[in-house]
Amino acid sequence: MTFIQKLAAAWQQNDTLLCVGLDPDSAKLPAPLQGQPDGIYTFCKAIIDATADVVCAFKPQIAYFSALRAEDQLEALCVYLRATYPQIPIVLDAKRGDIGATAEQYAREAYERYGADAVTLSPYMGFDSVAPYLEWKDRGAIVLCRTSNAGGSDLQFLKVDGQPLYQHVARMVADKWNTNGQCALVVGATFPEELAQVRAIVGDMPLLVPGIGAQGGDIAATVSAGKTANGTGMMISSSRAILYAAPDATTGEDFAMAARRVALQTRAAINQFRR
Ligand SMILES: O=c1ccn([C@@H]2O[C@H](COP(=O)(O)O)[C@@H](O)[C@H]2O)c(=O)[nH]1
Repeated sequence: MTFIQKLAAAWQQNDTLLCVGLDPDSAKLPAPLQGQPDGIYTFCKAIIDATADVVCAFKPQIAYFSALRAEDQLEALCVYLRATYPQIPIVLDAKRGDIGATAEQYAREAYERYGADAVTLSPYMGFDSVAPYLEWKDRGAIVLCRTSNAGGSDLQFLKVDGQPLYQHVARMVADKWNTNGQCALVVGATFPEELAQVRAIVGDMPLLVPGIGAQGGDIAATVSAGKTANGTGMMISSSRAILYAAPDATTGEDFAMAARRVALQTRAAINQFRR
């Protein structure tokens, strides 16, 4: 099954567009897990088990693991995810971008080492920096288009031939790079107008949409702007608002159940505007 097929099946099976981001911050882990050699794994596994029936994807952000020298725990989590929830795609948020020879190694890291179904990529170095990922025909390549941060406008809004750069990226990925139907784009929930513009350009291409929750993106505006005709088409991602939903996560008080509660609420809020 390809990444896109797996994603489409997860949208249906769990009736959801919600993606839970796995961004384990050592300072915010429940007190009993802080300083434990496998604390990050234990925390993320509990979040995964509590939300797996509510999500269409899990999105580990690699920096939160590598900064803590915890790549081994990310590897173990990916093994656990593939064995226990093989129907849920793993989106490795790594935002890679480099020359082809190096990109080949990054692709192996994402798809072979971590067994990710898809990886996030920067388009800045052009097609030959993305091509090595596209060689992995059953995997996804999710290209940054209109990111959720305010500073994304510095470059993404620059006018090129009268159009903002992010629209050129959307058109280039849809028309030229997506020959095997394995591409997706990142568009922030913090910019619903641009989300609607991108949706108009790329048809039904899946969009990874971070920016709800801690970044304050509006769910109604996001879903209305980004949904496809059949009410799918997005992985709407939330990390901190779900991971640290417990009133005081450092107490260790039922953090996984709090995460489930907020994930269920977020799925319901999204689903209200899908149909
Ligand atoms: O444009 C982008 C691209 C990626 N991200 C990543 O998504 C999550 C957001 O976390 P929250 O806690 O839900 O704000 C994080 O891993 C970012 O690196 C993004 O925010 N915006």
